[in-house]
Amino acid sequence: MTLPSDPTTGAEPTRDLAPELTYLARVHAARNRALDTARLRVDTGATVAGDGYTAETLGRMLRGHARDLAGQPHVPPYFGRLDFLDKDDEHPGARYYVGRRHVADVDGSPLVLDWRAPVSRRFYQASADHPEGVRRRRRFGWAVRPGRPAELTGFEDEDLLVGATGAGPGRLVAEEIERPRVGPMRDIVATIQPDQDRLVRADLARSICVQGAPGTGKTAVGLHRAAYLLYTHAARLRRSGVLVLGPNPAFLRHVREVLPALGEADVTQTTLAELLARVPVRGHDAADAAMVKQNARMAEVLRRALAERIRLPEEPLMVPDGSYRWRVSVEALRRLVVEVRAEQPPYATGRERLRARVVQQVQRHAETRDTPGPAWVRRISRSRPVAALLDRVWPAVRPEELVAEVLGDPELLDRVAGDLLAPAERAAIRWPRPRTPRTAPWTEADLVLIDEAAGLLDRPTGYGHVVVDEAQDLSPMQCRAVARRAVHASLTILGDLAQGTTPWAASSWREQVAHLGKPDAAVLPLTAGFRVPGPVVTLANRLLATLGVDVPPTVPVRGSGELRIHPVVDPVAALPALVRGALDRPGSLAVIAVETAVPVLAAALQAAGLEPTGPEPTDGRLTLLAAGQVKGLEYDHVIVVEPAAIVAAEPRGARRLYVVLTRAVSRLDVMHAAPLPAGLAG
Ligand SMILES: Nc1ncnc2c1ncn2[C@@H]1O[C@H](COP(=O)(O)OP(=O)(O)OP(=O)(O)O)[C@@H](O)[C@H]1O
Repeated sequence: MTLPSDPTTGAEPTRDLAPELTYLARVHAARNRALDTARLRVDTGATVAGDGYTAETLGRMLRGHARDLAGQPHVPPYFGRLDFLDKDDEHPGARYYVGRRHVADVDGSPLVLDWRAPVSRRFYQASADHPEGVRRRRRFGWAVRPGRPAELTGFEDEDLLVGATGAGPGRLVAEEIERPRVGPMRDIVATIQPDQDRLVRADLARSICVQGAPGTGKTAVGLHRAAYLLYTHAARLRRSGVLVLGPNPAFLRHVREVLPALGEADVTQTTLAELLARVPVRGHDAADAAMVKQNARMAEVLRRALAERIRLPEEPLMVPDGSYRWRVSVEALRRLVVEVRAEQPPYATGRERLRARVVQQVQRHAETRDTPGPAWVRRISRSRPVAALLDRVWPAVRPEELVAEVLGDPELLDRVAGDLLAPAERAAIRWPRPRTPRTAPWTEADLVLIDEAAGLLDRPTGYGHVVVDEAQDLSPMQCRAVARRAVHASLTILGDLAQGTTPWAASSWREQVAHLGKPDAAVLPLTAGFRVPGPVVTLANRLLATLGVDVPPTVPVRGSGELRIHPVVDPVAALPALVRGALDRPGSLAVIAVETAVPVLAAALQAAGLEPTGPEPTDGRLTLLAAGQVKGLEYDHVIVVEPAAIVAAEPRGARRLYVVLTRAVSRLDVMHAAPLPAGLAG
């Protein structure tokens, strides 16, 4: 069996391999030495550390390092080599090996450079037109088998002085791209293409938005960018963290091994729903209610509802202090409230700021008698009259309380949303009766409202960088939730307007990047499709013309691939035979149909002795999925059952079908009894 890990599996041994095998032995020896040292450090680390906490932290770090070095022996230690010109200014005559991790020799000199190191950029960017000092680029081929060290089988050279060795990407890259898919997504470090590399290495200060046709490597680029940024800005980003947001748990399972394979296990990879889950979701919104809740006007509704809570004081403050009683006049208190409100701090900060200023006023009186110290300030701050004043004029509130109030109190809603939401919109989101936050039937959309409320109360902890995938599907309110976590950070925004299927899907990136808080983000296209083979791209591009979005079509990189259209009388009856034939060939196989047809198709397959699995990852090669479950995923062979039903099932059904058709890596079968949808027919 071959393992997904590097280009080529059984490349012919290349002449001149002997010196390369000698070098490989040196690299292995250095890796083993580093591993021995790391293990020794794990053993001694705990005893040299001063205290328990340091010992534990150190131990964890050292163990992580040792684990990382031990890594997976089947992963090739490098995939490329750069030979520089003798006359290059920076690296005259140098030769560098490029791999997933840095490997150093006994004297500390590098044997393998990390693919993220500055000089490694030329491995991806140097070309015959712009050699950048590189004389020759060598790509290595490896045979990869589980549990055994990767075996070097050959290499392929590009002499950049005389032009590439051949047309196109070269045999090893082509083989990697054409490889059948099994299992979860893997890294692409060995074959990142120049336009992808430019995105991966874009400056940390820049937010970028990648509009990429299906299979152009958006997700791959986003994950490699996260790894690149963590390496290049380690001090900053390891502290603040990097967040990767994906559309659903199946997608996260599909991509979750990429970053650890690149040595980056500490990235938070989650869905937005998961990130915002402060309360359990028990309810479900009707379509019209969800539409209102996901609209940006709700941000203003909540802001106003919160602002209403701040009241001007109506009586003076009397604070007993031993044998004294200090008084702050109502006018002075009002001035303080107005002053703090005008400063527009987050609500919870405002409450504390008001408390401090009120205490300052009291202190001014007290100073006529004595010089109050910090203990006095603490006592007065917590005194009952001061607390009561705050509760009256700037009451504490939890985010879910605020949202429950807005949805559960029709008068409040009319007051704060009267000019923002039409009567029908207000009616759509109003609860039939008031609820407490604990009993409320919270919905997914409510999580976004609660997060907005939380953002009004306090600034959420942000990340150092956020990668957000399938960003075309985010609502304005969801975008704001992402933006709040990247106020002082940049974003990598990935998506495809043509694959937007939510009711609030974006139709323009300009608007979407503004909702995401990065109005100046550059929108950059990726069009070279690495997943979908030529004949399937031609079909999908025909459908693209009917989707009502203005995006560049996919330009297929993969030539080979099969597309077959099967008009049948009864797809349910015809499916098992087609599946059985498909299973004779290698790679993963997915049957994709409209959700309502899934149970009957599952029964038909089972009756024929075929056991499809659902979206959960298993060892099984056959998966049966509803059209709504496949975004971001890919399968070697896809069988689409009754495309017209997929289109008819939802308002953006044609875009859903576009997503479905573009999941296929090698083969696509389209099975239909009903006429094919517009765009596919003809
Ligand atoms: N440079 C590359 N070399 C080899 N394979 C690549 C390269 N770029 C992308 N791929 C492969 O192409 C496939 C599609 O990549 P990816 O899922 O990142 O695309 P995407 O643009 O996010 O697709 P979608 O819009 O459908 O979600 C993956 O299998 C990925 O590994």
